[in-house]
Amino acid sequence: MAALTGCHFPRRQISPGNSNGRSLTTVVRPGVGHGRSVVSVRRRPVRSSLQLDVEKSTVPLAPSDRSPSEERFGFDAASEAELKGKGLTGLRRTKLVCTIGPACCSPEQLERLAAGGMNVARLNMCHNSREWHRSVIRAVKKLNREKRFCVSVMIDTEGSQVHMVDHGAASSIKAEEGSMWLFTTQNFEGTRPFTVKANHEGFSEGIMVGDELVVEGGMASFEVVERIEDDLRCRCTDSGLLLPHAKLSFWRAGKLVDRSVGLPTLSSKDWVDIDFGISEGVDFIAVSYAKNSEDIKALKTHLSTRSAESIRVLAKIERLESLENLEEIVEASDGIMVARGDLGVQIPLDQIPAIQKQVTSICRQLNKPVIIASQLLESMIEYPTPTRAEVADVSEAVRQQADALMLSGESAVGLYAEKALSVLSTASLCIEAWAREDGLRNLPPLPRLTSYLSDSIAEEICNSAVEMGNNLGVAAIFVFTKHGHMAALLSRNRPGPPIFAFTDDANTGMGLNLHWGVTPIVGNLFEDMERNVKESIRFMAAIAAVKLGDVVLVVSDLSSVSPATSAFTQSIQVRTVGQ
Ligand SMILES: Nc1ncnc2c1ncn2[C@@H]1O[C@H](COP(=O)(O)OP(=O)(O)OP(=O)(O)O)[C@@H](O)[C@H]1O
Ligand SMILES: CC(=O)C(=O)O
Repeated sequence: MAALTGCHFPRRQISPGNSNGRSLTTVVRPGVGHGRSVVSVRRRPVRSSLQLDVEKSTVPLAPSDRSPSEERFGFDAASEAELKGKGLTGLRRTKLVCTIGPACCSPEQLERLAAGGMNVARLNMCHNSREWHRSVIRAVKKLNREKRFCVSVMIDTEGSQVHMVDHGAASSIKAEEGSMWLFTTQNFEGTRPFTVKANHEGFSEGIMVGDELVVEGGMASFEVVERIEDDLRCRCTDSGLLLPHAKLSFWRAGKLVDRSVGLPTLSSKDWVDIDFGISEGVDFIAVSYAKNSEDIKALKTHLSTRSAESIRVLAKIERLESLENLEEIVEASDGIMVARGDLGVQIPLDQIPAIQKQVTSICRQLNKPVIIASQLLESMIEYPTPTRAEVADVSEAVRQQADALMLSGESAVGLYAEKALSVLSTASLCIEAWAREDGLRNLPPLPRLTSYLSDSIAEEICNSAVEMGNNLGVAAIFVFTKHGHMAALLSRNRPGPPIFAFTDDANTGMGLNLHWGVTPIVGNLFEDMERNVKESIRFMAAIAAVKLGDVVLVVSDLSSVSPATSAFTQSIQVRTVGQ
């Protein structure tokens, strides 16, 4: 095998074996072209082949004779600023999701969040009107179009939950210990003191005197002292704040009384919201209270008939049943949200860290992005700095290499939305740098994802590419991808170098926004792979993302159909940025 030239890193023998120690059958044949060694892998006469090119020659930086590369690709303005500020190693790998609410919904506030690194804007359909959601979605899309941001949009379904719709005040109100409150579904004009209106007619069904009513997983607690038809008179036993839309749960003898039995995961309102999301071109739909894979499959079937674009379905893990059916839910969905807020309503809080770790690990094994959500920086709703414990919690999620972190109330209603985002960003960068130094080689082995030959070739290429990239210390990994599959497979290996995913499909780019370490770059791609490689390197050099002498690993799953063989080639190449 030819040695690499012009590379300033320890030279190692490049082997097509993957990180799990499995290796493909290899045939080394004489180099083709100028100074290349090619390791090709052939199995049966299938239409796929793997090509490993280690190229001595450099990619010249002279401008191409066509239109400038810079105009060919759309690079996210926020990532570009990050790159300019800190270089490739300073590019954040952990993705950031912000819940949009009244505190951050103006075009100016959205722009500041986008500039601060928001990768995905989340809209919780529990709150506010569809008109309001529409205006936010359109404002985000306008920012993407006009200011070169690449912020995806997620809607989050309300789901069948019992929550307050009115609690006798405009915003929050404190329930004092010993005070008596009426929980009702009666319709009345305006608000009444010490009266909480619940959203669901049957909210008190089966509830008995002596049961405990818990608000928002423990913000405040009440004891049911009397039933008056369907209403409940309750005494506050644990004082606390009642917030708009706070969730209500009932407990008997230390066990949750499940109020969602018999209710569908997606309510009729959710289906209307979903169709609204389709018509507004959202990128992700998060399904609240997913019970099993059927919930996810039903929505995917609906989307496949209603939307030409691919809208990714995320399952929220926030109820006991979702934990019981965890693997099938992860398999069926395009990603997962560990919704620690509602999870904490149903299971003891001390179990949440272990569940977060388990869900994160399963998602990585099954190659699905995972978002860690709720209360990451809760105190920043009111204060300009987080608590030490909050920073430790964020750092632990980054150390677990979750794909994304999410702000909830901190951005939606908090006083310091942009600061909270900046805390997430800084903490992520800090732990990622530490993990690269310290923990990179201690990742647990990944199981094989598939037994289908064509898919396992892609998987083997990506596993090998990451191992090569790490060992060679390349500056970056470039992947050319149509549907994002190979970019996701590379990300699953959590490589040291950043991944730049070049695609000509804007929808693929938006979907990749949730994948750890992947920066999507949308633009025109050519039939000719060599031309794509050269143009991409020139483009990245033009924006100073790579510099002279940098070595990049190039991976492709584009179907470059050779007229002679009709072969479908997937490849890994090592290229040097040249004069
Ligand atoms: N669009 C909005 N309009 C008004 N308030 C909002 C909006 N989105 C969020 N909020 C406020 O921000 C808080 C946090 O929002 P978030 O959606 O993360 O929490 P949540 O309502 O508990 O979520 P979920 O219902 O999915 O568990 C909410 O309690 C609500 O007060
Ligand atoms: C985000 C969310 O829905 C939760 O944590 O419950």
